[in-house]
Amino acid sequence: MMTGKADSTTQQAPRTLRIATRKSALALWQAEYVKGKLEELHPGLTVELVTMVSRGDKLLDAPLAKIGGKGLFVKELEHALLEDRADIAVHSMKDVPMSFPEGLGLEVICEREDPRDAFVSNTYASLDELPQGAVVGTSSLRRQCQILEHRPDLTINFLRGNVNTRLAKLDDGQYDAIILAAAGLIRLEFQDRIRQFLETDVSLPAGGQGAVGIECCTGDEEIINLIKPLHHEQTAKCVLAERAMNRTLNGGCQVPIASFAELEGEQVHLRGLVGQPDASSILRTVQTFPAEQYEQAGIQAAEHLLEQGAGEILAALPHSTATNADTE
Ligand SMILES: NCc1[nH]cc(CCC(=O)O)c1CC(=O)O
Repeated sequence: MMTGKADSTTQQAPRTLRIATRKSALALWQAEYVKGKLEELHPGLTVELVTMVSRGDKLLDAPLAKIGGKGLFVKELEHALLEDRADIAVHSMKDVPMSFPEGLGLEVICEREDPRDAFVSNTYASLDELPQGAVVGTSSLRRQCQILEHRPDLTINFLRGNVNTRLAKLDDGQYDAIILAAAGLIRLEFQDRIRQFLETDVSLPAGGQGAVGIECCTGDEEIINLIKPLHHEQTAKCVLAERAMNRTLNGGCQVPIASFAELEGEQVHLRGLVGQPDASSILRTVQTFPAEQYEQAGIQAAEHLLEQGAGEILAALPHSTATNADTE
């Protein structure tokens, strides 16, 4: 199998490309999606999945405080790249930490699926139809804060696990409704479980939500050339603006931060939010920049939030280094 450095004596593309992926249904779907696209683009190329159980997966039911460590879901895949057990790693962009180990980078961001949050319930058709005091499941402080702003009477209960587990807990009768990313539900063909798409002015999505990214060795041009056609420039500009905001806020952590960018003609339009988990205070920003200045839009959004006191809100939260992957 030829991977890593190109063999200078031949000009042939590698015949096998290995994708590192977690074993959750959503991770496998995303890896299969990339595999399918690559095989379609490069006839003769064989793509293999290298599956691994991350420490985050093993600890899915443990309280967050006990988990610690940044990007548990991503780390195991990065080890596989660094140890040449895989050529690329496929991630949900929402779960990708802000920095990469030396020698690795995010080379491709694929076209985004529906970025919105989804309301899922076996009884109620929408957030507004929930009765007083109903119980909503989510462990995302971002979702909690926005839901409580809209409906202060609701009770938010802890809900973790992968998409299938969360749906099973809903079906168990533990919640009146749960909130999940529409993208994951659509990909796993649970679209018919979505009772309501929460518009972005009700629930602003997390940075990167709905987009898949590909990480690999930054010097591996052979692999980069193979995967580059999957890059979607419009999605990338938006997701990189969102990530620039989060990075400037130092908010890859378990914090109520939302960031969502859209392209409008030649401009990037970025909305950001930082809130108290109980919705007692919610800060917002809207930035419009020329599309090429997506990074600047993100930095400016963060600075505007910091001017309004975002730093104090974030500093007051219980310290945790968990990323979105653990809680969203
Ligand atoms: N951390 C879990 C996670 N990571 C990405 C998605 C959804 C798919 C996506 O945003 O691409 C989910 C589940 C969810 O939020 O419901």
